[in-house]
Parts: sequence; C-alpha cells; structure tokens
Amino acid sequence: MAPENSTASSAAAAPAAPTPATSLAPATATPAPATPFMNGNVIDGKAVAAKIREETAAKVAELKAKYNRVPGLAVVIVGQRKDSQTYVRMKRKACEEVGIASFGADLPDTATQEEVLSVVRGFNANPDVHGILVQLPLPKHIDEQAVLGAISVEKDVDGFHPLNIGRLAMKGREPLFAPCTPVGCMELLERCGIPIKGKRAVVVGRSNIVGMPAALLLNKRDATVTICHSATKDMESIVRQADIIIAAAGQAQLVRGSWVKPGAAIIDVGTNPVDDKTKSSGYRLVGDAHFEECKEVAGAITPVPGGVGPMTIAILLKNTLESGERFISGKLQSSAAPSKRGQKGALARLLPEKEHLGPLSALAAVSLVAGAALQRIVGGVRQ
Ligand SMILES: Nc1nc2c(c(=O)[nH]1)N[C@@H](CN(C=O)c1ccc(C(=O)N[C@@H](CCC(=O)O)C(=O)O)cc1)CN2
Repeated sequence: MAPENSTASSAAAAPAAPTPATSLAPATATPAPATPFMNGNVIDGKAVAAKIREETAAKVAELKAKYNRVPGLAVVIVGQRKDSQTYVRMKRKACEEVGIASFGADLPDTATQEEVLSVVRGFNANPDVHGILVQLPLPKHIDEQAVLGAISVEKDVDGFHPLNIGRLAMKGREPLFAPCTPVGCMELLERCGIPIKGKRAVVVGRSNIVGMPAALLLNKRDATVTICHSATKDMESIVRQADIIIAAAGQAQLVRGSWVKPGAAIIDVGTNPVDDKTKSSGYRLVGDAHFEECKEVAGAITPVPGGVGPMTIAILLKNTLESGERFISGKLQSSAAPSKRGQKGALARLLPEKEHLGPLSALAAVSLVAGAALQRIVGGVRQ
C-alpha cells in the first residue's frame, strides 16, 4: 500500500503520493524555545512539542539523505467521532510537516471487527509502513484488545500492545515503544529539569492510555508511585504528599490548589469541555487540575490546552521515526511481519532468546508484574 494524503472515507487503506521529506524539514518548524517555561511556572507544552518535531524532522531528513527512504505511519480510524477525526487530521498533518509518509484507513461505524483486523494486517505486511495506530476509542462492537494485539509489536508506535506494556512493567526490560501521552509527560518533566528519582509521584487516574503507563514510566525512573482512582479514599491527603502529580482522571478541575504541596510539579492530562458563552464554540477546555488555584502553589504546572496535548503527537512522530530507523537501517526486517497467531516476528530477533514471549505469556506478564511494579494502589475518580 502506498502512502496517502487524503482523509477520504474508505473501507480500504487509501493510497496517495508521499510528500518528500526534504521539502518539509526543519526550515518550516517553529524555532526551539529558550526555556520550556512561560509566565514563570507555567510549562509551555506547545514550545517543547515544537522542539521535538524540529528534532524529528531533522532526523527524518538525515534518513532520507542516507537511504532515500522515510518512515511511514498508518493511522486507522473507525467511525465518525468528531474529536477522533480532529486528532487523526492533526496526526496526518504533523506527519506531513516532518516528512513522515502518511498512510491511512478511514472505516465507517459499521465496519466489522474482521474488516478492522484485515486493515491492520495489511499494514503489518507493508514494508513502507513502520508505525501503525488505531485511533481510540473504537465503536463498542469492536474488541479493542483484539485490535491492539493484532498490530505488529515492532510497528506499535502507540505502545499499547500487551508485549510493550508488559515490558514497560518489568524490571530490567524495555518496551520497543511506550504510550505517547505518558512519554510526553515524562519529557516535559525532564526538559523542565524536574527531578524524578526518589520523588513521590501521584497519578490520578488509571486508564490504559495514560494513568497506568504513566505510573509504570515513573516507576521505571525510580519515583515512588501511588495511583489514585475511583475507589480511593481521602485522595486529597494522598495527592498532598506528591512532589509530582499526574492528573489524568477525566474529571474537570478535580485537583484543587489546597491539595497541592507547595513547589510540586503538576502535569495535567485532562481535556474537559466546559460551557463558556464568551467563546464562539460555546465551550472551552479545562484540565483535571484547577489551573488558577494550583498555579499559585505549584513549582511547575502545564496549562490546558497547550500543555500535554501537543506532546502526544510530537512523541508519536518521535516513536515513528525510531521505528523507521530500525527498519530502514536494517536492524529489523520488514519481511518479519508477525503471523496471525503469534508475535514472534522481527521482535524475536531484537530480543535475547529468553525474552521471546507469545501473546498469552505477555498478558500474564502484564497482570503479574504491573501489580508488583506499582508500590501502592489506592482507591473518587472515574478510572
Ligand atoms: N490511538 C490513540 N488514541 C488516542 C490517543 C492516543 O495517544 N492514541 N490519545 C487521545 C487523543 N489524542 C491523540 O490521539 C490527542 C488528544 C489531545 C491532543 C491535543 O493536542 N490537545 C490540545 C487541545 C486540542 C483541542 O483544542 O481540541 C491540547 O491539549 O492543547 C492531541 C492528541 C485519545 N485517543
């Protein structure tokens, strides 16, 4: 399948001409920020994301110059959800801007699971595609686990495959890719010079996309991690102990200023629409932390919008570049697309023999190890 530039609705992967990387390289990218902060303690996620895109574009151009090939990303969307369509459009445009070839499949709400799986398998087998993502959430009749598990683990640039999550949970192992939003949170902490090792981190929310992998990433960086969720009692006193707060509960302004230890870093992953008659759209986005209150107490805080959100797509591009480099440089063989039954494709050649895992043992690893890796799991948020 060839790359695409269109978002036309189609049950098949839609081919179109790739945009040459060279015309899209850093010249068009936003200049690097001098500091990741704006207005004192407010982290400028847009600027950090622009810097990562700029770095990615430069490396894509290098790859193109050396091998005359560019990384390819396939984005699959099922259904007409407005927010999902917006994110997919943003991802395709971002690819174009950094020189990554964009492939796509836009399936209707009525697509069957087999049709979705068939599209995924087509991209698994396509040597010009180095990253594959299926936009979430999927319509209710589609089994998300089955679809995410069908993506070739070597092309899983969203980092949602059970093998990648399992390795994220394990001591001494590394995933090929980790989920983009949590990695974006870590990048923000790192690029702002916020120490993680030995610090107390509280993650509010335990979704598969953000909360759970964010906790695993913080654990890997030697933070002492607590997850708060819908059954957590006295959440505010737990949050008050945190040096780092990741707010990812999907609940508008849940974390109040009075919950925050002075100087703590707050990474706000929430994007909740609230009515606002002063806006032409009739709404505005707020985070899971009460920004005005928290900003007065925190050492550093991300705004919504313009904080973590832009990082999600920047990290997706970075992951796709990394995958493209592995395949194009020959570290991975694209002919090693995994069979329907297993995931012992090219990953098997990347990992030491003892680490080869079938899908079932990977799932077992996730459930056994995730529990051990998180120091405390305590139980009012939705997730
Ligand atoms: N397959 C995936 N599905 C979903 C993911 C994901 O990482 N992979 N994450 C979210 C949605 N998402 C990307 O897919 C995403 C969310 C938010 C933003 C963003 O830039 N937000 C802006 C505000 C944008 C606006 O005005 O609406 C911000 O916060 O500044 C980008 C990507 C769920 N699905």
